[in-house]
Amino acid sequence: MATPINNNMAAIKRYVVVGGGIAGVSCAEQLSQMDPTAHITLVSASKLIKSVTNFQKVTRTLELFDVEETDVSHLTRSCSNVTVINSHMTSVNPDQHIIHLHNSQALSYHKLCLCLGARPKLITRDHPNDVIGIRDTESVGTLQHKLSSARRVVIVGNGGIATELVYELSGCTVLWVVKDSSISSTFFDEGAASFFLPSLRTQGEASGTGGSGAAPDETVKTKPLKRMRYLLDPVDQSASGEGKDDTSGTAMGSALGPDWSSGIKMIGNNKEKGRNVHVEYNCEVERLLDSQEMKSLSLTETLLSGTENESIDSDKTSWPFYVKLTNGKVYGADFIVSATGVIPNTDRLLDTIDISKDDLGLVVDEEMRTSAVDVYAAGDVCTTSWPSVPNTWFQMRLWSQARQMGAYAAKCMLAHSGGESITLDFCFELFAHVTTFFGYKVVLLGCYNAQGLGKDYELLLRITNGVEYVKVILQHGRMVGAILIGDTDLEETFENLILNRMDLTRYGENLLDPSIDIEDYFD
Ligand SMILES: Cc1cc2nc3c(=O)[nH]c(=O)nc-3n(C[C@H](O)[C@H](O)[C@H](O)COP(=O)(O)OP(=O)(O)OC[C@H]3O[C@@H](n4cnc5c(N)ncnc54)[C@H](O)[C@@H]3O)c2cc1C
Ligand SMILES: NC(=O)C1=CN([C@@H]2O[C@H](COP(=O)(O)OP(=O)(O)OC[C@H]3O[C@@H](n4cnc5c(N)ncnc54)[C@H](O)[C@@H]3O)[C@@H](O)[C@H]2O)C=CC1
Repeated sequence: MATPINNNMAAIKRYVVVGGGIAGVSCAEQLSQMDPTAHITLVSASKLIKSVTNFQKVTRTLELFDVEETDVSHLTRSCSNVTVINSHMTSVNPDQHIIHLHNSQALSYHKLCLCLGARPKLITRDHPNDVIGIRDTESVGTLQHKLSSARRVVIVGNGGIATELVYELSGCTVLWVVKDSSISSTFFDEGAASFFLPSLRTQGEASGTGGSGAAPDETVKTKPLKRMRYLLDPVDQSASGEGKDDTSGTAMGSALGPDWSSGIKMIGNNKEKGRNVHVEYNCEVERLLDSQEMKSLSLTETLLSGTENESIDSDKTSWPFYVKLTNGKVYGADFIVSATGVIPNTDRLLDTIDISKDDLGLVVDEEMRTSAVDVYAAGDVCTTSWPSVPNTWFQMRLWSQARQMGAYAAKCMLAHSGGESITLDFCFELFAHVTTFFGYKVVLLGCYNAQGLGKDYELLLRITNGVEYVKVILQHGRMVGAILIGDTDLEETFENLILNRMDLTRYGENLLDPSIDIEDYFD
């Protein structure tokens, strides 16, 4: 029988936020700032929570900040009306306005915000020792431990985590398995991807088969960028294991974020070896084989020894297991990192709240409301359902969006408590992301890859190998998206041009002429 722990609070507005990641913490902080009299409870399955420090606006929509992983006292000191319960929510009863916690406690709410995050969507859960995902501090500890004795690591996936890992790993051979014909396809088309290929080879050899983007011959030394600081507490099994759901594995710690890999050693068993990446394009992992299965197959393994391919017959090395790719090749490996996207942590809510059929997130409207009355959601757990007009914002499961959604959900909860509605926050007008890939600053604005534009667009390009890559997407003479790689200093001007929807037809290619100071041009 559940024990309600706050029935005497009926008169006070009680806001409950579940999840100690950036969405949950931003939501609790915003509620506290806007209503210092409110009673706010943050339920966090992990003892460590995220906090944002040194926040700075780069432009109207681009944000830079440091992220720290701290204990809960950091939040309760700065927000005196926030109480933190270190527990695991087991279910929600929207009819009774109650959530149930681990060990049979129940907590009532007037308004609830679910910020449960997501977990890695692994290529298989059948081989937990061989196939790992990266999400939280604990999973990075596992990666480091496995790496220390690894000769060869397979990285599957072509998005953010894979792109960061292939650049950071050294001391072993990395086999990068991508579904596409170019690298980092979540963020870049083939042109932009080929700008990065020399960086992949900077510290060692990189080879590739099956891709369309041939690596340029020159090896360019990349200019290291001032990186954002990200502080990780030392891996604490007891902290990140708190509240772990053994049956579904849904409750990991909070997700890592900007610059998570900086300062973390990711070195394989050969400390002398630099970066050594081999890319297999246009394929996926078909199956994993153990050494017995391998022996019984008359397959050919491609060895990653320099640029030569040798047959398995001459390979006397034995591996813990082998991966068979859909292109027929088989490689031995020590372990696999499955960097293949995320699944929102909605398993326990399937019966009570509407879930997106596409990505299993909690569907939210433009005031962050789910289908259940007084239940809101923010961050990686949610799927936005509002139409984006003009069509230059879209959801991506990113730190910046989790922070913005958490804070905006708080504003919506307070407005609705007062019987008011609220207009969609400005930050959802333009997709804007700043990050670092291969040592370069990367700014993505609007429909940076011409998403949703069909064939009805034009591209302008400016490329200086090893220095910068600028791509602008124009539709009917108006800028609708841009990719800025390197220190281009164009982000503010381009953001304004996209937001203002100015007709740029008469400027033609001069828009990207490096001899023209574009900011003056539009003053
Ligand atoms: C390796 C890595 C690198 C990344 N790098 C970047 C980057 O450079 N830039 C960027 O913008 N984004 C990056 N991201 C994405 C970004 O970190 C996430 O989008 C963001 O952190 C999501 O925040 P969240 O609060 O929604 O979810 P989470 O951080 O996952 O937090 C969810 C919280 O809910 C808790 N929880 C879950 N279920 C329950 C329950 N039943 N009861 C109680 N608590 C529960 C969890 O323990 C966790 O504390 C990265 C992600 C990863 C994994
Ligand atoms: N710098 C940044 O902005 C970073 C952002 N992140 C975020 O963290 C989250 C997790 O990152 P990722 O796991 O990299 O997700 P992702 O969504 O960025 O990329 C997933 C990739 O895996 C591929 N994929 C999916 N299923 C596959 C399969 N079965 N076989 C082969 N490939 C498959 C997809 O095509 C896609 O390229 C994302 O939300 C991402 O945006 C992560 C790291 C860095």
